Amino acid sequence: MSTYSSQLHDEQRSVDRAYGRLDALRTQTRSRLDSVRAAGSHGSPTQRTERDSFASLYEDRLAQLRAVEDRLVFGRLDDKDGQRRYIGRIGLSSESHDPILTDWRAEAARPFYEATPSSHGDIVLRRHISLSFRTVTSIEDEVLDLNSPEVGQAANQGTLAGEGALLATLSSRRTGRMTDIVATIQAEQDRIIRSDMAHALVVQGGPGTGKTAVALHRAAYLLYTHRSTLERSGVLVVGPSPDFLRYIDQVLPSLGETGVLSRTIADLIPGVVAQANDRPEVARLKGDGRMASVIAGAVRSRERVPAELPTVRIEGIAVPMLAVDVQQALTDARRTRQSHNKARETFVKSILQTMENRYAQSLDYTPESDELSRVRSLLRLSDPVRKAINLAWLPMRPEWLLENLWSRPAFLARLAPWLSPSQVEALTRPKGSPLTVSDIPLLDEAMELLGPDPRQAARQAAEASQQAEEQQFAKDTLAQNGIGNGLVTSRMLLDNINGLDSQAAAQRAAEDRQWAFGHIVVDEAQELTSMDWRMLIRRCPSRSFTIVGDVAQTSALGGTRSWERTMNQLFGEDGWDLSELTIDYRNPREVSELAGEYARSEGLRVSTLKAVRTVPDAVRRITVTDDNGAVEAAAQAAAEMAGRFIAEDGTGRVAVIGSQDQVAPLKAAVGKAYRASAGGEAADRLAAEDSWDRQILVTDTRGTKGLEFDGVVLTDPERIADEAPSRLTAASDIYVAMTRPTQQLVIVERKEGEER
Ligand SMILES: Nc1ncnc2c1ncn2[C@@H]1O[C@H](COP(=O)(O)OP(=O)(O)OP(=O)(O)O)[C@@H](O)[C@H]1O
Repeated sequence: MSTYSSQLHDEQRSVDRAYGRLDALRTQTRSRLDSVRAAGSHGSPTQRTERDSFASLYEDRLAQLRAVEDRLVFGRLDDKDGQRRYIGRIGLSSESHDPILTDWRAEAARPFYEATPSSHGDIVLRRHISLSFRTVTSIEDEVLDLNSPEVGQAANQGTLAGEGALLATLSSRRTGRMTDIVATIQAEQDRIIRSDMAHALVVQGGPGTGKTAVALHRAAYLLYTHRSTLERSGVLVVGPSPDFLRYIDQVLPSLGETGVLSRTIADLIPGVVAQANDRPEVARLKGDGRMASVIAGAVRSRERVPAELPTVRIEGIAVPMLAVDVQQALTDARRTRQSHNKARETFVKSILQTMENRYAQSLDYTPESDELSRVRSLLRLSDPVRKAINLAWLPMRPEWLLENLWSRPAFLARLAPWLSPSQVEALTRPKGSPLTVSDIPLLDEAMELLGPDPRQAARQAAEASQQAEEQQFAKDTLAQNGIGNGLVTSRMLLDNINGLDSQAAAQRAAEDRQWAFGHIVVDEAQELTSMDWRMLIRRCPSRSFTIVGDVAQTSALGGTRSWERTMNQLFGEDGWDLSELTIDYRNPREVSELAGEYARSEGLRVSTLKAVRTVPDAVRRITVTDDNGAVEAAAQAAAEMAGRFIAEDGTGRVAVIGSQDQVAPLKAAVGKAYRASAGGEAADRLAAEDSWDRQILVTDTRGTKGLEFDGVVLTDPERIADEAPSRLTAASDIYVAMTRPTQQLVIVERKEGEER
């Protein structure tokens, strides 16, 4: 056996040991789950609740143990004393507590990602282990201590290599789902992943630098290191679109973390669905931070002294509602600093009390309490009084408030004097129009100021008291039973009973608009408007954020083109840190450089990037003379690329990106060209794929944000630019489109009078 094969053989034994332990833990958990389930519904309610909690804990644990199957072990660290430490997806130890595998997030695993020949502590060698299913297929060593005897050994064994594991991953065909990068996290990425949670952290990086990957691994790392806090409060991941969230949704589970909630801005309010998008200019206006005062003004406009006030006759006595009394009641209510709907209770109480006093003052005797309470009831039931109270302090639903704002231009203009008449007109829409994505943060603002409607508040109070009872019950159960068996701690059981484990927390957070998350990860953060940020900050009072984005890729007119300006406003100058990623892992060097040059020439602020790979013929240009020619050429190029990159096993992705108005003709032409080149069967198979999982995706630039493909056909960039609302946005959109491919970019350009 060659030395390399004997090394493979040795590593196989270690890998088998780790999988053996994983299997044993699965069997153990499975049998505990079975025995809990076998007990069925017998026993006292206490025993049943306890059993249910154990069952769901074992189910969660089993799901976690299953999720880490793929590439369970991927690394090894050797120190100068000859000690070896295997690095993997989770931590494992033997029954006698000997370490088998170190969790990649543990401090002891840090050198696997960060050690360099100039700074390696007592680690002398780092080994990358590649697996196919459970079989070791290759090993690669990086010797960190050049003076160590292992240099020679590694060279002799043929395992001395540099970036093989990384390059192999980067060149692999895309599947439409992002995978974790746990085996190949690079040092600059690792430092960000492991950085402190206290501050808001902004990660700026050009396309393909791994911002999304880093943000997700950081979420997993924070959950590991701050489990007790974050599991209860939850982690929220905010992404730009449902397609994007689907693209990343396997990453955290593959790292053993299933309890993270992911949402777009549009679906952050439980039970509210935005059905439309505003035009870019309207979205910008709605995202303007000054809209917060507009909403506050709209609420405030319903707290006023009505022009006409009633005088009612109670038991023959005229009782007036005076302006001065209403004014006093308004002051009393506002002084409570409660939300509008809640503070209304104080307003009503105050004005009725004053009217009752006015009644009593007009008598020539001191009334009994019976008489006064009758008067109060009569006042409360009086139609004119009720009407005046509503005019003075109207209870409101937030949807109504927004509808009212957009359907009454004069009202809007009064509340937002900074809007020009044409802007007011652009914002105006008839009552009954569908809610838009840009309405959501404004609706959230209104919800915050208005508070829940009183009936909903009463329901919540009832639920809270029930939860308190259950908590006590759980504590009693634990005290009586002295639980703890290695797999499940008493803390976990208590949390589970109270719905505080990570999955339950995520579920409850999803249903509760006022949930305070322990940490929020924001991807494509450059797209968020001031109003979006206000909504997110309300959801994380501790301001613990990981914010990743690229100010050169901003499409939204109201988005960010300078982190400094936006972040200083949100967190204060000392409240946030900036880190930068500089290596492009996605694009071939030729594509990365071309895109960078283009972006710079258009005046975008691009990060300096270094791409790690070169791919021959990574850029191809096709010139055509008219629109039809562009569509046809793009379709041919896409069909040709599909032949090279698309496999029947579902791997391989090609995107055809064009202007919005060309998407439909492009779809038809691509379908036809692919049928002609690959045959009816292949074309039918592709046509049957779910819309979000298409192997050949035809879309506009926005539809590819954050995603990547093996090949990209960029169709008629000039036409894409013509559609954009501003020159800078056009440049960003084209820059985004150019930087999607991992293998090849084809640009179809239209030039009058030129043929291809
Ligand atoms: N250390 C790494 N090891 C392996 N693959 C990596 C690594 N870092 C990044 N990648 C891969 O590079 C690609 C780009 O990463 P990612 O999508 O996170 O970049 P991004 O900075 O968010 O890009 P964009 O700005 O275009 O959204 C992904 O396929 C990712 O898995």
